[in-house]
Amino acid sequence: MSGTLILVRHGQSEWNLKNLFTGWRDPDLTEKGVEEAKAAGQRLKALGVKPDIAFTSDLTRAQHTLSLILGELGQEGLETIRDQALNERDYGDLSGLNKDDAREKWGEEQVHIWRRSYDVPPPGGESLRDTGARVWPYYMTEILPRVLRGETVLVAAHGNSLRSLAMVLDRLNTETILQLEIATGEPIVYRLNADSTVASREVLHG
Ligand SMILES: O=C(O)[C@@H](CO)OP(=O)(O)O
Repeated sequence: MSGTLILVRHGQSEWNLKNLFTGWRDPDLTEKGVEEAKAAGQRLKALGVKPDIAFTSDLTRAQHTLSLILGELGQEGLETIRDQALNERDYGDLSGLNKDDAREKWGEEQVHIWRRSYDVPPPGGESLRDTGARVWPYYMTEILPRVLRGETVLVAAHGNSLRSLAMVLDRLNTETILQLEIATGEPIVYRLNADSTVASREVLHG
Protein backbone atom coordinates (compact mmCIF):
# COMPACT_ATOMS: atom_id res chain seq x y z
CA MET A 1 0.00 0.00 0.00
CA SER A 2 1.23 3.52 -0.67
CA GLY A 3 -0.57 6.78 0.08
CA THR A 4 -4.02 8.32 -0.05
CA LEU A 5 -5.64 10.36 -2.79
CA ILE A 6 -8.73 12.41 -1.99
CA LEU A 7 -10.79 13.85 -4.81
CA VAL A 8 -13.46 16.39 -4.01
CA ARG A 9 -15.72 18.30 -6.35
CA HIS A 10 -16.43 21.91 -5.31
CA GLY A 11 -19.64 22.72 -3.46
CA GLN A 12 -22.69 24.06 -5.30
CA SER A 13 -21.76 27.11 -7.39
CA GLU A 14 -23.96 30.07 -8.30
CA TRP A 15 -24.22 28.68 -11.82
CA ASN A 16 -25.03 25.14 -10.65
CA LEU A 17 -27.94 26.76 -8.80
CA LYS A 18 -29.02 28.71 -11.90
CA ASN A 19 -28.69 25.53 -14.00
CA LEU A 20 -26.16 27.10 -16.39
CA PHE A 21 -23.33 25.35 -18.26
CA THR A 22 -20.25 26.61 -16.45
CA GLY A 23 -17.03 25.13 -17.79
CA TRP A 24 -14.20 27.68 -17.54
CA ARG A 25 -16.46 30.51 -16.37
CA ASP A 26 -15.73 31.52 -12.82
CA PRO A 27 -18.75 31.79 -10.47
CA ASP A 28 -18.20 31.45 -6.72
CA LEU A 29 -19.97 29.07 -4.31
CA THR A 30 -23.53 29.61 -3.10
CA GLU A 31 -24.26 29.56 0.63
CA LYS A 32 -25.25 25.92 0.20
CA GLY A 33 -21.94 25.30 -1.57
CA VAL A 34 -20.06 26.85 1.35
CA GLU A 35 -21.91 24.53 3.74
CA GLU A 36 -21.20 21.49 1.52
CA ALA A 37 -17.51 22.32 1.48
CA LYS A 38 -17.38 22.73 5.27
CA ALA A 39 -19.25 19.43 5.70
CA ALA A 40 -16.73 17.73 3.39
CA GLY A 41 -13.94 19.05 5.60
CA GLN A 42 -15.69 17.78 8.73
CA ARG A 43 -16.11 14.31 7.22
CA LEU A 44 -12.43 14.18 6.32
CA LYS A 45 -11.54 15.32 9.82
CA ALA A 46 -13.75 12.59 11.32
CA LEU A 47 -11.87 10.07 9.19
CA GLY A 48 -8.58 11.32 10.61
CA VAL A 49 -7.35 12.57 7.24
CA LYS A 50 -4.40 14.96 7.33
CA PRO A 51 -3.30 16.02 3.83
CA ASP A 52 0.39 16.65 3.13
CA ILE A 53 -0.35 18.81 0.11
CA ALA A 54 -3.35 20.07 -1.85
CA PHE A 55 -3.99 20.64 -5.54
CA THR A 56 -6.73 22.71 -7.10
CA SER A 57 -7.69 24.39 -10.36
CA ASP A 58 -7.39 28.09 -11.20
CA LEU A 59 -11.15 28.56 -10.74
CA THR A 60 -12.67 30.27 -7.71
CA ARG A 61 -15.27 27.63 -6.79
CA ALA A 62 -12.65 24.91 -6.40
CA GLN A 63 -10.16 27.15 -4.57
CA HIS A 64 -12.86 28.41 -2.19
CA THR A 65 -13.97 24.81 -1.51
CA LEU A 66 -10.39 23.83 -0.75
CA SER A 67 -9.84 26.71 1.65
CA LEU A 68 -13.06 25.86 3.54
CA ILE A 69 -12.01 22.20 3.81
CA LEU A 70 -8.56 23.17 5.05
CA GLY A 71 -10.20 25.51 7.57
CA GLU A 72 -12.20 22.60 8.99
CA LEU A 73 -9.07 20.47 9.12
CA GLY A 74 -7.14 23.25 10.90
CA GLN A 75 -4.64 23.24 8.02
CA GLU A 76 -5.18 26.71 6.52
CA GLY A 77 -1.53 27.14 5.64
CA LEU A 78 -1.12 23.83 3.80
CA GLU A 79 1.06 23.94 0.68
CA THR A 80 -1.33 24.26 -2.26
CA ILE A 81 -0.65 24.04 -5.96
CA ARG A 82 -3.13 25.65 -8.35
CA ASP A 83 -3.09 24.61 -11.97
CA GLN A 84 -5.30 25.19 -14.99
CA ALA A 85 -4.77 21.53 -15.89
CA LEU A 86 -7.35 20.67 -13.22
CA ASN A 87 -9.97 23.13 -14.52
CA GLU A 88 -13.45 22.00 -15.43
CA ARG A 89 -14.02 20.73 -18.97
CA ASP A 90 -14.31 23.75 -21.28
CA TYR A 91 -17.97 23.86 -22.31
CA GLY A 92 -17.21 26.05 -25.33
CA ASP A 93 -20.26 27.69 -26.92
CA LEU A 94 -22.57 26.14 -24.32
CA SER A 95 -20.91 28.09 -21.47
CA GLY A 96 -23.44 30.38 -19.83
CA LEU A 97 -26.48 28.75 -21.48
CA ASN A 98 -29.31 27.30 -19.42
CA LYS A 99 -29.30 23.48 -19.50
CA ASP A 100 -33.10 23.21 -19.90
CA ASP A 101 -33.06 25.77 -22.74
CA ALA A 102 -30.33 23.71 -24.42
CA ARG A 103 -32.47 20.53 -24.10
CA GLU A 104 -35.36 22.35 -25.76
CA LYS A 105 -33.17 23.57 -28.58
CA TRP A 106 -31.06 20.47 -29.29
CA GLY A 107 -33.03 17.66 -27.61
CA GLU A 108 -32.52 15.69 -24.39
CA GLU A 109 -30.34 13.02 -25.98
CA GLN A 110 -27.89 15.36 -27.71
CA VAL A 111 -27.43 17.41 -24.55
CA HIS A 112 -26.84 14.24 -22.50
CA ILE A 113 -24.20 13.15 -25.04
CA TRP A 114 -22.45 16.52 -24.78
CA ARG A 115 -22.61 16.39 -20.98
CA ARG A 116 -21.64 12.81 -20.27
CA SER A 117 -20.18 11.03 -23.32
CA TYR A 118 -16.49 10.25 -23.56
CA ASP A 119 -15.51 11.67 -26.91
CA VAL A 120 -18.22 13.99 -28.25
CA PRO A 121 -17.19 17.60 -27.55
CA PRO A 122 -19.80 20.32 -27.09
CA PRO A 123 -19.50 22.92 -29.89
CA GLY A 124 -16.23 24.84 -29.43
CA GLY A 125 -15.42 22.96 -26.23
CA GLU A 126 -13.68 19.90 -24.79
CA SER A 127 -14.93 16.31 -24.70
CA LEU A 128 -14.19 14.25 -21.61
CA ARG A 129 -11.35 12.67 -23.60
CA ASP A 130 -9.91 16.14 -24.32
CA THR A 131 -10.21 17.00 -20.63
CA GLY A 132 -8.48 13.76 -19.63
CA ALA A 133 -5.69 14.52 -22.10
CA ARG A 134 -4.61 17.42 -19.87
CA VAL A 135 -5.75 16.10 -16.46
CA TRP A 136 -4.16 12.66 -16.71
CA PRO A 137 -0.58 13.74 -17.59
CA TYR A 138 -0.76 16.30 -14.80
CA TYR A 139 -1.87 13.58 -12.39
CA MET A 140 0.91 11.27 -13.54
CA THR A 141 3.72 13.82 -13.20
CA GLU A 142 2.62 16.02 -10.26
CA ILE A 143 0.14 14.12 -8.09
CA LEU A 144 0.74 10.37 -8.36
CA PRO A 145 4.46 10.45 -7.41
CA ARG A 146 3.53 12.04 -4.09
CA VAL A 147 0.87 9.43 -3.37
CA LEU A 148 3.35 6.69 -4.21
CA ARG A 149 5.76 8.24 -1.69
CA GLY A 150 3.09 7.61 0.95
CA GLU A 151 1.68 11.13 1.15
CA THR A 152 -1.97 12.07 1.56
CA VAL A 153 -2.92 14.29 -1.37
CA LEU A 154 -6.12 16.35 -1.52
CA VAL A 155 -7.43 17.44 -4.94
CA ALA A 156 -10.30 19.96 -5.07
CA ALA A 157 -11.56 20.28 -8.62
CA HIS A 158 -14.61 19.85 -10.84
CA GLY A 159 -17.26 17.37 -11.95
CA ASN A 160 -15.74 16.54 -15.31
CA SER A 161 -12.05 17.03 -14.59
CA LEU A 162 -12.54 14.55 -11.73
CA ARG A 163 -14.65 12.21 -13.90
CA SER A 164 -11.77 12.01 -16.36
CA LEU A 165 -9.45 11.02 -13.51
CA ALA A 166 -11.91 8.62 -11.88
CA MET A 167 -12.47 6.96 -15.25
CA VAL A 168 -8.91 5.65 -15.21
CA LEU A 169 -8.70 5.01 -11.46
CA ASP A 170 -12.00 3.10 -11.44
CA ARG A 171 -11.29 1.37 -14.77
CA LEU A 172 -14.47 2.62 -16.41
CA ASN A 173 -14.87 2.27 -20.15
CA THR A 174 -16.37 4.67 -22.67
CA GLU A 175 -19.85 3.25 -21.90
CA THR A 176 -19.75 2.95 -18.12
CA ILE A 177 -18.31 6.46 -17.73
CA LEU A 178 -21.70 7.77 -18.92
CA GLN A 179 -23.19 6.74 -15.56
CA LEU A 180 -20.56 8.30 -13.32
CA GLU A 181 -21.77 11.40 -11.52
CA ILE A 182 -19.56 13.05 -8.93
CA ALA A 183 -21.62 14.87 -6.31
CA THR A 184 -20.69 18.31 -5.01
CA GLY A 185 -18.85 18.27 -1.69
CA GLU A 186 -18.62 14.47 -1.32
CA PRO A 187 -14.97 13.47 -1.01
CA ILE A 188 -13.82 10.24 -2.64
CA VAL A 189 -10.98 8.65 -0.69
CA TYR A 190 -8.71 6.30 -2.65
CA ARG A 191 -5.93 4.26 -1.09
CA LEU A 192 -3.45 3.30 -3.79
CA ASN A 193 -1.23 0.24 -4.12
CA ALA A 194 2.48 0.62 -4.80
CA ASP A 195 1.81 -0.15 -8.48
CA SER A 196 -0.59 2.85 -8.56
CA THR A 197 -3.75 0.72 -8.83
CA VAL A 198 -6.63 1.34 -6.44
CA ALA A 199 -6.62 -0.68 -3.20
CA SER A 200 -9.83 0.86 -1.86
CA ARG A 201 -12.32 3.59 -2.68
CA GLU A 202 -14.71 5.21 -0.25
CA VAL A 203 -17.21 7.98 -0.93
CA LEU A 204 -17.89 10.17 2.11
CA HIS A 205 -21.60 10.78 1.64
CA GLY A 206 -23.49 13.50 3.47
O1 LIG B 1 -21.63 23.19 -16.05
C1 LIG B 1 -20.58 22.54 -15.90
O2 LIG B 1 -19.45 22.97 -16.14
C2 LIG B 1 -20.70 21.09 -15.41
C3 LIG B 1 -20.52 20.96 -13.93
O3 LIG B 1 -21.44 21.67 -13.20
O4 LIG B 1 -21.98 20.64 -15.75
P1 LIG B 1 -22.34 19.17 -16.22
O5 LIG B 1 -23.19 18.60 -15.12
O6 LIG B 1 -23.11 19.38 -17.47
O7 LIG B 1 -21.10 18.39 -16.45
